[in-house]
Amino acid sequence: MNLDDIRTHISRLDSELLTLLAKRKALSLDVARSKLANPRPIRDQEREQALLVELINQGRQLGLDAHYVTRIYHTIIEDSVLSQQALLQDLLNPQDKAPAISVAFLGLTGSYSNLAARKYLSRFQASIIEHNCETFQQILDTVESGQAQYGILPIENTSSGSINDVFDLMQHTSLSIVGELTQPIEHCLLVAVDTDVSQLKTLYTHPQVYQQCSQYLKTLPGVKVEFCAASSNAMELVAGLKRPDVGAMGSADGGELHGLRPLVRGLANQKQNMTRFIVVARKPIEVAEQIPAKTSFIMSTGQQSGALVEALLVLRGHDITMTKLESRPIIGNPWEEMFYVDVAANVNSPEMQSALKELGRITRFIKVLGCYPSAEVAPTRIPSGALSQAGNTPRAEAEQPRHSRAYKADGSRLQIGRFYLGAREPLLVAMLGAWPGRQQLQEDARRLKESGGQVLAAPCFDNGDIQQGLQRLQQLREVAAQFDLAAMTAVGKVEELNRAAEYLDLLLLQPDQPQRGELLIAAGRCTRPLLLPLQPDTAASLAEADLILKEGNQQLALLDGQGLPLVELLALQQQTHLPLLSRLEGEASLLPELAHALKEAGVQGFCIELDGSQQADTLAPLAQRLYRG
Ligand SMILES: O=C(O)C(=O)C[C@]1(C(=O)O)C=C[C@@H](O)C=C1
Repeated sequence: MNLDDIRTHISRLDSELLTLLAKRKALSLDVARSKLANPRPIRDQEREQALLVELINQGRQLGLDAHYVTRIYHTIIEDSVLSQQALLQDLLNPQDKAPAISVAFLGLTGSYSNLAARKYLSRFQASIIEHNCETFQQILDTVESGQAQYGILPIENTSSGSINDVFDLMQHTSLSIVGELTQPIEHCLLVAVDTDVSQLKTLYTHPQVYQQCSQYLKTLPGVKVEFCAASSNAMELVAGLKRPDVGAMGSADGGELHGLRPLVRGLANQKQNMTRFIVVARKPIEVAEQIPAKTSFIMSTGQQSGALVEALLVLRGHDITMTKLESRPIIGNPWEEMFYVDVAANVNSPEMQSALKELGRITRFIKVLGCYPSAEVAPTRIPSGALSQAGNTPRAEAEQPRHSRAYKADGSRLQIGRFYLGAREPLLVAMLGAWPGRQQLQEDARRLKESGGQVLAAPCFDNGDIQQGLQRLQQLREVAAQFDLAAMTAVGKVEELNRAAEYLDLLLLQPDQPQRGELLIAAGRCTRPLLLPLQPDTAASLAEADLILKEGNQQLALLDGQGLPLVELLALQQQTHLPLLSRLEGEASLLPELAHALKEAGVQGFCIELDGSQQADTLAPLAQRLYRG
């Protein structure tokens, strides 16, 4: 076959794949109708798990790797669940069906809000009438006056945080929240004509975007930044100017609508940048029982001590999970605050009704802002053994050392990315001895994932070059995310620690560094889990642990890198509630048995150093022994 023939073949297969996907989608809508007739929840994770296991096995026989199959399947399931939810909502709220739907949002064509509005309304299969607004207030006015059916408002961003103006406006509107959606944000430098970064003199952008890209902008000291009401205004301006010395910052998709092209991509400080939007309308909607729902409400409690805690205990008492809590000052009343709360519950459920009644009795003000289908479809995982649910019961005896069991009786459990340390299954960390190239890093990540390990560690700062370290952090984080792994690096200086804390899931504190005290204090103030290697003097290490815990960070684990004798390991575990990891070294063929014995002795995680060729033969049998007995 020549190239053209092969491509024809591929195109034919792709079109068959699409036909099959469309058929699958139609079937999943049939499932939704049947679940409406015989009420059952839309999501059935047991069914998903069974399907996934079957597909992974089938895929293996066809030469497809497990990770690839899982990723595709998650995308299909997410679409299936969201389509089923949309269908149920349509059936339950027939007034939403109309040939044309109008929506108000911030900015012009191409703004992130515009892209979010189009994405949200695409499910209605109606034509869209767009109302461009200049302020959030104008969006609310446009919906309140009936000119638009829906308004789209950004409420929080993963890198710049909550959008306070929107919270403040929600206190006073008569509108209801009827939906939410999360939009990935990728800021690019957009230009209208052929040019390069060195020619740029002025950049037009929105203040929020400016804040999210502050690190990149520091690399362009000679470039003047001008603020616009929205990124789409910046794009329109630059498209009109058609000059090589001006650029706009915004999304590539939005820029394309104005004829702009991206000169540099991925400008945001945090690479995983997402904005959550809420959708508001004049009337509240009803959310079908079978759909995971969220309810948003605002409340103000009195100033007496413990008033907020009392209110939150009401939620806990009804087994209602809170997904967001934000406090905002009450205008005109400087000493009181309004709390904005999101919970994972349907407002009509008996638990939520009863919680609201109880809250009504103990708060000064409470108003439900809306109940809407949750847009989060968390991927189903293949069970790797249920996680221990053992609760932690801190005892507030200040004189006890913080690391000790006298201070906290139960073993601590840390969350590392989406994995747990201190749960039933041990954590497996693969540490690369030297920084590999990107391709090798991906290869290592794939191997680790396929063997069942969870954390990929690589030295980002081994040559003292902080700029290069930053690039490595980004690369490590991207590769780890690609393979659904957590990422770790070793840090020896405060600056390294702060940088690594922005990107990675776990930080290893290097021993024997100058200015150790400063490093430990910074570690105690950061919010990432930490791994503290034990020194020959264990008591000195526990004193260091106490220093960290006292500063606030409770996510601390110890690493035995010197092969402590079993009795000492056991004694250590009686002494401290901090989880313990062991570094495995020595004859590769003995490591699985060694790890198994240590696991039996209560060690909760293992670090294994890999260099190139070694890993294929070490990782798989080790993981097999650890996870399959
Ligand atoms: O089988 C079902 O119950 C479905 O709703 C279909 C489906 C799927 O698309 O395969 C979707 C959602 C459920 O969580 C499980 C499976």
